[in-house]
Amino acid sequence: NGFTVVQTIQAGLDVESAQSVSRKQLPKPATSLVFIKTHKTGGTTMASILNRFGYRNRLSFLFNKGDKVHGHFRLSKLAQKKPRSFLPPLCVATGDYKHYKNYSMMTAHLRLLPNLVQLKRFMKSDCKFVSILREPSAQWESAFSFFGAARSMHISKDGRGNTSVANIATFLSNPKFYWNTAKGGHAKYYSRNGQLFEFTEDGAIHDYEDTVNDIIKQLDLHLHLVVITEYFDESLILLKNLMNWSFRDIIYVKKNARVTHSNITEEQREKIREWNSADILLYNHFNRTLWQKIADQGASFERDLRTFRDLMRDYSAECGIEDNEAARKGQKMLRVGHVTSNNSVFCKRLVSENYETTKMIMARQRLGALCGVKRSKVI
Ligand SMILES: Nc1ncnc2c1ncn2[C@@H]1O[C@H](COP(=O)(O)OS(=O)(=O)O)[C@@H](OP(=O)(O)O)[C@H]1O
Repeated sequence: NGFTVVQTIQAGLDVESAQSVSRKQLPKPATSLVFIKTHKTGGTTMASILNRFGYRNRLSFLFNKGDKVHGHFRLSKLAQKKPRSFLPPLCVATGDYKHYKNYSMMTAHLRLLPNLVQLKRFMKSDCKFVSILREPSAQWESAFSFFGAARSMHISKDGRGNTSVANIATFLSNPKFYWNTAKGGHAKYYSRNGQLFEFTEDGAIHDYEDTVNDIIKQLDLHLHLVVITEYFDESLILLKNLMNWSFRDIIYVKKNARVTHSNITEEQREKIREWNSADILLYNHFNRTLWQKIADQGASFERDLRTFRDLMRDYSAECGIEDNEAARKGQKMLRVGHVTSNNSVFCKRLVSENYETTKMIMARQRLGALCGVKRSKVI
């Protein structure tokens, strides 16, 4: 349309600044959010958006101090953790446990229902609860490969990241049998209804329909937004509006995508869906509620989505983002990384891996009460 990249980004920013004029009457951007990160759903892409926002706005994160790279809590329960397992909020001295509260963000792996009470105790009171779900056959295939389920079920010696469709065919010939041979761990938890598992009170793998529907009802009460991976951009517009954030805040680069996937047939996909019937109920429910929320937005929604996608394209060009089939150190599976030809802080943060942002957030909170001291004196 004759616009240069800079002009279109400027146009996008104009939309934002037009918004910020009317924003004077709107509430300030919300800064308090719990993101229940689920596995193999696009959770890392979501966490990278939220962590970037939190880092830029100097927010305090509830992270598990014991996991120095990611801060995940995984299966542990907050009720069994003492505050000394967390990093202090910004500007609170390490060890001043009675002030380990009013955290703004939580973006790590943590199961929701067993931790609701404690989350409410440690997080700010106006905190929004968000999570993410992916079409179950796609999420299952990603998890089966990533966690090396074939090896743990003695199907083959193939380890983590293997995408052999023969392993999946063997598994699907008798799912219950193979699943029961796995002792435990992620390979087991995430190869049957692994998405529901992220939320349940007792950590059991449920598939009785009434029980699943009860759990869904509870989740519906507590979750303000469930992102649907297949409608990631649409979901982000809802997030932006829920939090009163800007378009720029939700710009993202897709993280953790594998270079190769198992080439499963439609018939196999159907079997995977049958095997993951609880996840299907969960996904269908929140896919429906996503579209209800979109309908509630009215005509502005489509306009917002177009603006956002234009901006995404423009930032990608402006940052000179390129795919880079990077084999990560110590990991056998090939995943797509990204590089930028532009040295701006924004572009660099956009392409950086989520754990790098997490590391910066954690390093800042480790300063404890030293937060008031000028950076140059501390570092
Ligand atoms: N925005 C967006 N849209 C669609 N799909 C996306 C997106 N972001 C990540 N992905 C896909 O999600 C898979 C990685 O999920 P996670 O980041 O949750 O994995 S992890 O649990 O943190 O290891 C991984 O799936 P597979 O490639 O099938 O393994 C990614 O490709």
